Formats: sequence, structure tokens, C-alpha cells
Amino acid sequence: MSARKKLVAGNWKLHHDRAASVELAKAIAAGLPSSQVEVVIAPVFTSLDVVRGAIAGTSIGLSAQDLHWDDSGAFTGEVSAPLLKDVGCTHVIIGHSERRQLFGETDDRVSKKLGAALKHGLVPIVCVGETLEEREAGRTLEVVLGQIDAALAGITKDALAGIVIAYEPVWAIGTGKVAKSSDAQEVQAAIRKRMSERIDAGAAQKTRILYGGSVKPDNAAELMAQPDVDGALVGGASLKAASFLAIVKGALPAS
Ligand SMILES: O=C(CO)COP(=O)(O)O
Repeated sequence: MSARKKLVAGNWKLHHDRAASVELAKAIAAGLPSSQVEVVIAPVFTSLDVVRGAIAGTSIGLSAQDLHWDDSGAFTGEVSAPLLKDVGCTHVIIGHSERRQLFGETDDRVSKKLGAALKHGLVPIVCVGETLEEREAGRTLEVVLGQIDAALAGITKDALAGIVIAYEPVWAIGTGKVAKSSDAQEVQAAIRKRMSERIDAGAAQKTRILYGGSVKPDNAAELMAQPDVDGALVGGASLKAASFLAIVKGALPAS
């Protein structure tokens, strides 16, 4: 079994007001099956404060869904790493494909955001993934490894061990079309190899690489049984405690 502790993160995207967020966070906290799996939830910005209160005293990590790379300044509408720390965040999602596709996120910005997260002690969850067109053109590894190279430019081996990568094929997000576990494994092994070659082999063995894209209770265990799938980044199925907790259970080692 891998020495890497499995991590299951729920990306709530633009869902749930404060009351619904607190209710969901409490239900997740009450149902956590085991501390053998690390669990992180990522509510909308406006719910972070109340969710922090709802999970206080538990092992659940609190993640934002994005950040700006500067600490402060004339950046209307943005939120920075020090402010996320101030509200109690432990993690931050960076470079989600929805931000890349809908909000002009670039590889360069992803790299700057990663630097800001690390500087302020937030665990970055860096998302990469190919579109359907890129996969069908046989360009999956070229695209994904290019995103990895750009995001991790300049990262030290000490920092590498603590970051989280999420491989999320764009065509699998919100579509119900999950990647085959063997395909996820192939890409995630290639990501680890690239980080070993370009940064540090020892540190790359410690980096958690999650799979995301239509993860559900009925496919989670098989995906997370792959040697380089160290957990899941879950969208739709993280919005209900029962399905999210079932996925967390799927991360437990088979008994
Ligand atoms: O984008 C995702 C998580 O960040 C995946 O979303 P779905 O689980 O809804 O496909």
C-alpha cells in the first residue's frame, strides 16, 4: 500500500448559501468513517467563515476555490492568501478547468497563485486536465504535462511534497462520463514521473495526486485503488453528505 494518505476533497462550486453549507458541513463531520482518510471541503467564499465554525474541532480541512496572487491592492473582487488564512482556510483550489475555460485562468497565473498559497502556508490543490478534443487528438499527456511544468515552475522539492495535484479531465467534469481507472492511472503515473524527473524523485513520491470528474459512490473505490490515484476531487456528489461520505469510505483500504 502507498505511504500517501488518501485525500477526498469536495468542491462545492457555486452551490449552497450559508445555512445549507453549515448543514452539509455538520452532516459530513458527523458521518466521517475514519481518520485514515483526509477530508477537505471547499464552500463558496461567503460560506467559509460559518463552515469553519461548523467543522471546528474536527480533522476536516477548509478550502477556498481560488485566490489572487498578491496579498492586497487595487484588485476589485479578488481574495488573497492572507485573507483565506484569516478566515481559517487550510487549502486552496488553483487552476480549476472552470476557471481556465470560463474566467481566463492561464498557466502563468496558476503558477503565481501556487507561489502565493505556499508563501502563506495554504496547501494548494492544483488542477490539470485535457479537453475531449485534446484527448481525441492523442494530446492528453502533452497537455497535462505542459500544465504541470508551467504550474510547478520554480517550485522547491520541499514544497512539492506538500502540494496536491488534481487530474480532472475536462470531458469528465459534470458529465457522468468518468475516466476509466486505467486511463486515470496512466495519466497520474505520468504526472508523478514528470515531477520526479524535473523536480525531485523523493518528493514526488509524497505528492498526492487526486482524480476528479464524475466521481460517484459506485466508481470511487475502483479509481482510488489505482497506485497513483491518491484520492478524489468531487463536485456534484460532494453536495450531499450521504454520497460524499460514501466516496470517503471508498478511499479506505480494502479489508
Ligand atoms: O470539477 C470537479 C471537481 O473539482 C468534478 O465535478 P463532478 O464531480 O461534478 O464531475
